[in-house]
Amino acid sequence: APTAKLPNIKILATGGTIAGAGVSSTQTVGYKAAVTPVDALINNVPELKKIANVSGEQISQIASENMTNEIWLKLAKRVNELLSTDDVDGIVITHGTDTLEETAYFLNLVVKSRKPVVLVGAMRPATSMSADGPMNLYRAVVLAGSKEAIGKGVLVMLNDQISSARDVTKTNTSNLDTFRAPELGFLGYIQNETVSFYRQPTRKHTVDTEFDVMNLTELPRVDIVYGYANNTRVMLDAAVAAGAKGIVHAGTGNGSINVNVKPAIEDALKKGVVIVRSSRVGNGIVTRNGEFDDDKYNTVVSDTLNPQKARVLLMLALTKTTDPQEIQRMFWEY
Ligand SMILES: NC(=O)C[C@H](N)C(=O)O
Repeated sequence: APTAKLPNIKILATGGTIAGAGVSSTQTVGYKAAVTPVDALINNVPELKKIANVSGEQISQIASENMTNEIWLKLAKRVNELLSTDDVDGIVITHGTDTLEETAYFLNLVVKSRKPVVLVGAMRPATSMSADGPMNLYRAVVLAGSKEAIGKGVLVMLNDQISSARDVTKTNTSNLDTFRAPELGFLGYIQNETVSFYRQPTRKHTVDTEFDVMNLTELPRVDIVYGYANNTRVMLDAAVAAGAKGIVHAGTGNGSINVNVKPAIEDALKKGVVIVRSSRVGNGIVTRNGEFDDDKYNTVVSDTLNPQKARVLLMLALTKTTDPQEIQRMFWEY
């Protein structure tokens, strides 16, 4: 029977390497992701029973490079449903690491609760020597059951490091120490069962956002177009032709745009496509009216959001408005 004092934590599983399996104990890359079901993940860490009343639910079973808007909506709705009851104190979401930061930021904008929501993954499959999944899962449950995590927005926990969904990104293809918010930093650490926070998000999240996905069945199409030397307008035109309602331009440097791409941006804007200027650099603010006259063109800058997170916010923004000024306001707020 559940112990009254322990927090009730729901584990929602989506797949990823944390549920992956290799062919040998030394295989740490090239294994198969998303094979172990959620109950087996939980049973594999019997220590969980000492810190929480845990139960699992399988939302999807995919490698996270295959994440979709549909799964995001299903996941967000389920998180909101569960957190609205008194039976659930916090949620842990097991997820592949490739798009974990995108799912985390999406939930950060649409979860309507102050209760902890923690995304966790692994870089090594459970079959590997020194697998990181079991300890990451344990620490994620510690965090989701902690008072310290309440009201901090959606959190990411791998490698004993706590990060904010907004700022964290995957920085190494295969190392355990991959989730970082370069320059802005971690929110805190976990040692044993002790959660220590040193900072908190300053941007609006969860209960303070204007986004509501509960009645949505789909999200507007937003594509990302990359900036590089010798660029042409071909990729941006292709996104418009495919029906994108918004395009994030992953610009060079401070969001600069190649001279050959600018006419394609103007044509897209005339068709009502919303253009957000982000940067491929990975750190720093994209300056409004800096490398590009945003006031003249009615383009939007991504602030410090990387292209894949700017895409998440732009999709949600487009569920409310197509007004570039309103959308710019959202990019300053979230
Ligand atoms: N480490 C991982 O989880 C990588 C895997 N490709 C995924 O994102 O599902």
